[in-house]
Amino acid sequence: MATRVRPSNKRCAVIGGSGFLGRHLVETLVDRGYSVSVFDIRQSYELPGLTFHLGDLCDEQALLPALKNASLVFHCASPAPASDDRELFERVNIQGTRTVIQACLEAGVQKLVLTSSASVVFEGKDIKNGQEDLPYAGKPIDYYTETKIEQEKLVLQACDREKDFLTVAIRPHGIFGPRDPQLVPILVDTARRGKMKFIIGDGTNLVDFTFVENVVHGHILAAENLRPNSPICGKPYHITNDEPVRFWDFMSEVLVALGYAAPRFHLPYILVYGLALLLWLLSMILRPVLSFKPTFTPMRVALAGTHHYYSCDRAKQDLGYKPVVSLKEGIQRTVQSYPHLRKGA
Ligand SMILES: NC(=O)c1ccc[n+]([C@@H]2O[C@H](COP(=O)([O-])OP(=O)(O)OC[C@H]3O[C@@H](n4cnc5c(N)ncnc54)[C@H](O)[C@@H]3O)[C@@H](O)[C@H]2O)c1
Ligand SMILES: CC(C)=CCC[C@@H](C)[C@H]1CC[C@H]2C3=C(CC[C@]12C)[C@@]1(C)CC[C@H](O)[C@@H](C(=O)O)[C@@H]1CC3
Repeated sequence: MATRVRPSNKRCAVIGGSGFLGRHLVETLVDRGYSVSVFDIRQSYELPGLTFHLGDLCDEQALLPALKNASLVFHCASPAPASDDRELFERVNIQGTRTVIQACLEAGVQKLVLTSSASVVFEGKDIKNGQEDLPYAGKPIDYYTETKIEQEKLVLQACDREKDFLTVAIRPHGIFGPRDPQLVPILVDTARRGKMKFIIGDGTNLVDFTFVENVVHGHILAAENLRPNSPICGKPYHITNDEPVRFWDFMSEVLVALGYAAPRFHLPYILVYGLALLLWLLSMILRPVLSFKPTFTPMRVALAGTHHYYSCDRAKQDLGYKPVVSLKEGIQRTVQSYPHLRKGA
């Protein structure tokens, strides 16, 4: 009779390990002596000793070899929010997450750490020092958020001590850092097209931007604290830099450091939001004949013009979390990592 090998607790798999956050997570895990296998639809780099498994997470048979002998799985794969493709989000974030849970149970994985998002409670209205007990957004601002909510519920509800399967969700917000494909590149592209002259609203709205290494730190703490008797089982945790900053100060600091002018002229929030909504509706109606992607989507305008910052007190208390890189240092390291995005480069 075959005996079931107990997976080593230093052996883990990272689903989405080729992505921005995933790769930072993989690199830190390897540094800390974990043996890591990466699962993704693409391979974006190589590291000695790292095994890559290429496949779609919606395919359980493709996933199983990557989870073999792993006691811990990080799930940080998702289609990019900018794709705004409802069918894709539902397939990957909802159906695919069901498949991930199923594959974990089949492979004997004991812990699953999901990368969720603080946006699961954001409806486009101010959130100041939001705690984890805020209700999920009743009217999510886009399909990405809508499916992140369902994904988080699936993972947290799957937590089952009897089955020796423990889950936890990390909710980061506004991740930035070297190799980020989203925040700084979109910002610079907007500036290069001369569209970063305006401040939406009065410019005093506070938000969280979180340096990627702090997000990685939060994930690893969650994994290492996930035990049958721990209070973190089946719960979500905000992970932030714990330094809310004015949205427009953060944008200006990054732009100026890269040689671009900071936005100066104010536009009323409600006007820009209304225009963004109109443009988005137009792009939907014209989709069959004309494809265009507005820069200022209703989601981006809402994020740029409202307060949205979150308390990470629960993570401090239950996980012993404390940011390891300050906002100032994070911005410096990020800007230095993008020489090709400097003005004139
Ligand atoms: N970037 C942020 O500001 C932010 C903030 C909060 C939460 N998150 C969450 O963090 C996670 C990582 O985000 P990121 O910014 O690193 O994104 P990313 O796009 O850089 O990485 C996502 C990875 O998932 C992979 N992937 C997508 N669909 C897949 C599929 N069907 N099968 C296998 N792999 C697939 C992609 O190839 C990519 O490598 C996501 O779950 C995202 O929702 C991101
Ligand atoms: C106004 C404008 C065009 C600014 C350019 C920067 C934005 C592209 C950028 C500012 C805030 C960012 C953000 C996300 C995407 C990029 C921004 C809109 C997320 C929506 C990405 C997905 C995450 O889950 C969200 C989160 O909860 O952290 C991000 C929120 C901030």
